[in-house]
Amino acid sequence: MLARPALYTDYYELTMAQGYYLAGRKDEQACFDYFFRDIPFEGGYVIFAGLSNLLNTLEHFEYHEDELAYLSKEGFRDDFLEYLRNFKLDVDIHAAKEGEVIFPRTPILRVEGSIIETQILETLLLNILNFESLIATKAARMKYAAGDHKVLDFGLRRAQGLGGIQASKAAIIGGVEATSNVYSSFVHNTPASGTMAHSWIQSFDDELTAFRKYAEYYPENCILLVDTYDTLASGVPNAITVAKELEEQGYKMKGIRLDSGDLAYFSRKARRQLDEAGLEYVKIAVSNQLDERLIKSLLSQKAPIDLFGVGTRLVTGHESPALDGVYKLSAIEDEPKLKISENIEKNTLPGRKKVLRYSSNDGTFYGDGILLKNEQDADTIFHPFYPAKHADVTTYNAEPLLQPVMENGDIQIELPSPSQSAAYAQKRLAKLNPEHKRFENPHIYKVGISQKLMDLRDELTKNIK
Ligand SMILES: Nc1ncnc2c1ncn2[C@@H]1O[C@H](COP(=O)(O)OP(=O)(O)OP(=O)(O)O)[C@@H](O)[C@H]1O
Ligand SMILES: O=P(O)(O)OC[C@H]1O[C@H](OP(=O)(O)OP(=O)(O)O)[C@H](O)[C@@H]1O
Ligand SMILES: O=C(O)c1cccnc1
Repeated sequence: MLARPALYTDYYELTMAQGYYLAGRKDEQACFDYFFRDIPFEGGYVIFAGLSNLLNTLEHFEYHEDELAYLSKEGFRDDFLEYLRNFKLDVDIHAAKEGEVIFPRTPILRVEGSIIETQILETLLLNILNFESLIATKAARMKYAAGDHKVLDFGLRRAQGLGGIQASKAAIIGGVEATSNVYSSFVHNTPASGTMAHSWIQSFDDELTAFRKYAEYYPENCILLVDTYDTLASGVPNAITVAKELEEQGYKMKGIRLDSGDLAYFSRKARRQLDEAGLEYVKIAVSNQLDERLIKSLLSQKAPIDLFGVGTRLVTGHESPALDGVYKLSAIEDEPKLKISENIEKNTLPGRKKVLRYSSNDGTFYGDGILLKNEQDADTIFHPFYPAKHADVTTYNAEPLLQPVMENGDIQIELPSPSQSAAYAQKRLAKLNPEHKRFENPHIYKVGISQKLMDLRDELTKNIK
């Protein structure tokens, strides 16, 4: 969590905030929605992450004297700065649970409060939710490809600066079992894990001595990196020697790691050598620029791999560097607000809204409905832009997706730990049909709007035009 988040924002949030103040509008009530439009990685879903971080950060949101002095230097007015000096966020937030499986256009978080406070937290909110959700989604894809095999995060060294701290936590929410990132493990209380680097082996005169020393200090947690010199002629045979020595001392070596070459070929050969030595229990870990597609490919090649270490492509959200989540004004006081775009798909949905998730009796997700907040339920949901496409939802069970998480600036829920959010994400993903989870051309999940919301939007659009 950022200790002093108030200036972690874009300049225009502050100029607008001062503008509302000067216009005498500071107590006007506003409502903003958070949602995204495009699913990253050409995927079929996103995992919602960052909520705990956001709520914690907002609860400690205040302006310090040195920050006010900086704003004064930047030309902000004394009366506005005096207002900020006593500023405390007093907002109400409704949101989906951290770990929820979410889809484009669904407003999965709603902020209500004064126009100044709802505006001023835009950038901070987007920064946290967009990044953590992106990485949680990437991790979920990797875990989906790996199935029952474990995935470890090795990404910190190639992460985008300090973003690595959040990335490793979000990766846990998405389904990665542990991280090599000690700082993230410390601050987020997530499992830490790891093997050894080539430098350990290079630093000794020979590989066997390097393995023996490591095993001596870490007999219960020994994964030996076998590809420094010659994987099959030296690395694996030396690892077998050390595993046998550990057996004599009553220990079971955990595994070996392969970090180069054809990982299917080497894992098969290594497995055979280990098995022939009676070391069926020794696991095989692999790493080297892996992602969900390579994990899937290796498993479909029947590579006998137990554990995947993934770094760069996980923590950088490889191939989709950002989630395009946005924060859009939907009401001022009781007046619904709309934004019209040249691109019809960018028109926003007006008014205070709620989200219902429709599921079959067996629990499988069918689609999401976006309704006006005061509507009870809807019989039909309409495609937001092509209303000829609609679906009858009367036979499905409707579950409200948003819950109150902050009231008058105070957190209303017990914040889930990353592992609790991870368990929730897996539970929810299990209810999502496989066709939405496949990597190639995933089936598009239904997200529709109610008749009343559509009428309101169309009416407002007509009036504006
Ligand atoms: N059987 C396989 N099927 C598909 N991809 C694989 C397979 N084995 C390895 N890969 C992937 O192919 C890439 C290998 O790249 P490259 O040949 O440059 O690495 P390398 O053999 O490890 O070389 P270096 O010694 O420079 O690390 C990695 O991303 C690796 O994960
Ligand atoms: O490939 P990634 O998915 O990013 O996974 C992390 C990589 O980082 C390490 O290599 P590095 O060369 O930094 O250090 P090493 O000497 O320990 O191999 C490790 O061996 C992996 O190959
Ligand atoms: O523990 C490991 O094996 C590890 C950690 C960071 C990067 N690569 C590998």
